[in-house]
Amino acid sequence: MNCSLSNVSGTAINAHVLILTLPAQGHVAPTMKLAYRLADLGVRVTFLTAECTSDQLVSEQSRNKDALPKIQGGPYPERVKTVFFPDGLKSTELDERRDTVKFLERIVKVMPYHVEEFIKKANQPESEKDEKITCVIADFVVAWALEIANKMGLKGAIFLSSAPGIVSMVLQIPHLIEAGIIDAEGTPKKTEKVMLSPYLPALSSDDYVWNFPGQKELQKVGFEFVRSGEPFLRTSNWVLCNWYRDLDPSADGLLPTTLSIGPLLANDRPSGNMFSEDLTCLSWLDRQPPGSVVYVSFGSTGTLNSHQFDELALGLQLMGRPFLWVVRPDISHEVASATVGLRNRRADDHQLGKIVQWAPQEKVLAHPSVGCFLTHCGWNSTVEGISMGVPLLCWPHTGDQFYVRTCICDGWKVGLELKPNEDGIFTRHEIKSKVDELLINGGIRENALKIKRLALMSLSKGGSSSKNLEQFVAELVL
Ligand SMILES: O=c1ccn([C@@H]2O[C@H](COP(=O)(O)OP(=O)(O)O[C@H]3O[C@H](CO)[C@@H](O)[C@H](O)[C@H]3O)[C@@H](O)[C@H]2O)c(=O)[nH]1
Repeated sequence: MNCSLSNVSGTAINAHVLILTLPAQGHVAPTMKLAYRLADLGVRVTFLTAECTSDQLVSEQSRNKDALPKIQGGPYPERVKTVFFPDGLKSTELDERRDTVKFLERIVKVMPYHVEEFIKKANQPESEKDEKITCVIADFVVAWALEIANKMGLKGAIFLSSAPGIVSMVLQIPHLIEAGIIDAEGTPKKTEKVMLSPYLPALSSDDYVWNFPGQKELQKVGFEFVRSGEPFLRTSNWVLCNWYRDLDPSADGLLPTTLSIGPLLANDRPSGNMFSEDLTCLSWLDRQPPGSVVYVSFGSTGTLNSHQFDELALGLQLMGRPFLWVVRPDISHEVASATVGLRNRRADDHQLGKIVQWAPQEKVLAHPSVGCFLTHCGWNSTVEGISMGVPLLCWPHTGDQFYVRTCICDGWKVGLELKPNEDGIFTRHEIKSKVDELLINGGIRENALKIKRLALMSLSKGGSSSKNLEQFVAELVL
C-alpha cells in the first residue's frame, strides 16, 4: 500500500523527541517508521539505540538517503538522527544476542545510564534550543525510561508495537492475579476466558502475551517485563499504539491517553530494517499470476526444529502453487547451516518456489501476485499484512502472537489457523489444505479487503490515525 502521507510538512516545529526501543527487529522497525512519520510533521527526532544494530541501520539509512528529499521537498534527513550507545555486545558475540534472557539482561543493565547521560548532555543550559530533548517516547519494552524522563522534567509517551487488546491485558494483570486466574509468575491457574474489549475475542489461557511454550525462564522474565510496564501505561502523558481505531473501536478510550496512530508503514523510506533485503524476489513476483503466491515468513524471531522445517518444505512443494519463502540463516538452530543450504536448494529446485534470506516485506505484501501470507503473527507482519488486504494463515510461536492469531481468525476474520497434529507437528497435509481453503474463501478475502480500506482511511487526511498523530504533535509543543 503506497498511501498518501497526509500532513507532510516542510516546517519544523519546536519539539525534539528522543525515541527509545530494544535493539531487536520487531521493535526497531515500527519505532523507526514512527520517527519518520513525526519528522513529516516537523518534529525533530533522535533515535537512540544499541551499538549492535549500528552496521545494519547505517547501511539502510544510506541506501534510503537519496529518496528522502524528493519525498519531503525539504531538509528532511537532518530531522531524524540515529545515535548508538555502547552495549558491550560485539558482533561476534552472536550466541549472547540469540539468548533472549541474557540479551535483555545486558541491555537493561547498560541502557539506563546511556539514556540519562544522553539527555543530560543534550539538555545542558548552553545547548542550542533545538538540541534540547522535550519528550521521550519509550517502546513499552523499555517503559522504565519514562522514570528518567520524569525525573528530568520531560514529557513521556509509551509506544506499543503490539495488537489491540494487549493494553487491556496488561492493565488487567493485578485483577488476574487477585482472582487466581494466573499466579504471581503469570502461569495460568484457571481456564476461564477474560474479556479485553467488546470488539475483540475473549482472552483464553493460551493467549497471554507472556506465553513462551517450553521456555519457563523466558515466560518468567517476559511476565516481569510486562508487569513492570503497567504503571507507566497509567502515568505516561500518551500511549501511542501501532494499530488503527477500526481494529478495536474501544481501544482509544481505554485510558484517556491512548492514541491509535497506525498502521506505521515505511512507504519507501527507512523501515528500520536490520537485514539486507533480497530484491530479486520482486521481479520474480512480477512473473507470477495475480493472487497466486503464498508468502511465508516468520519475522526476525520465529524458528523451527529440523523435523518441522522439513515438513514445511514438503508442504510447500505439495501445494503445487508458487511460494516465496523467507529462510533466515538462523531459522533452524538444530541443523548446521550446510544442511539448511541443502534443504533450501531442494525446496528452491521446485520450479514454483523462491527462497530468500530476507525480503522487502512491505513491498512483497503489496504485490498483486501475493495471494496469502503464512505468518508467525508477529504484530508488525500482521499489521502490514492486513493493511495490504492479504489473507493470513496463522502459525503463532510465542508471546503476543497467540492473541494476535485469535484476533485474526475469530475477531477480524481475515485468516485461518494451522492446527498441529497430536505430536505437535504442523504437517505438510495440514499446510496444503489450509492454504487451499484460504485461497478459495471469498468471505475472508472480502473481510481482508474491507480491513485494508479502513487502514487506508485511517491514514488519509482527517482519518483517525492521522488526526491522533497530529493531536500528539500539537500537544508536544503545549
Ligand atoms: O523477510 C523479512 C521478514 C520480516 N521483515 C520485517 O521485519 C519485521 C518483523 O516484525 P514482526 O512481524 O513483528 O516479527 P518479529 O521480528 O518476530 O517481532 C517481535 O516483536 C513484535 C513487536 O513487538 C512482536 O509482535 C513479535 O511477536 C515478536 O516476535 C516486520 O516489519 C517485517 O516487515 C522484513 O522486512 N523482511
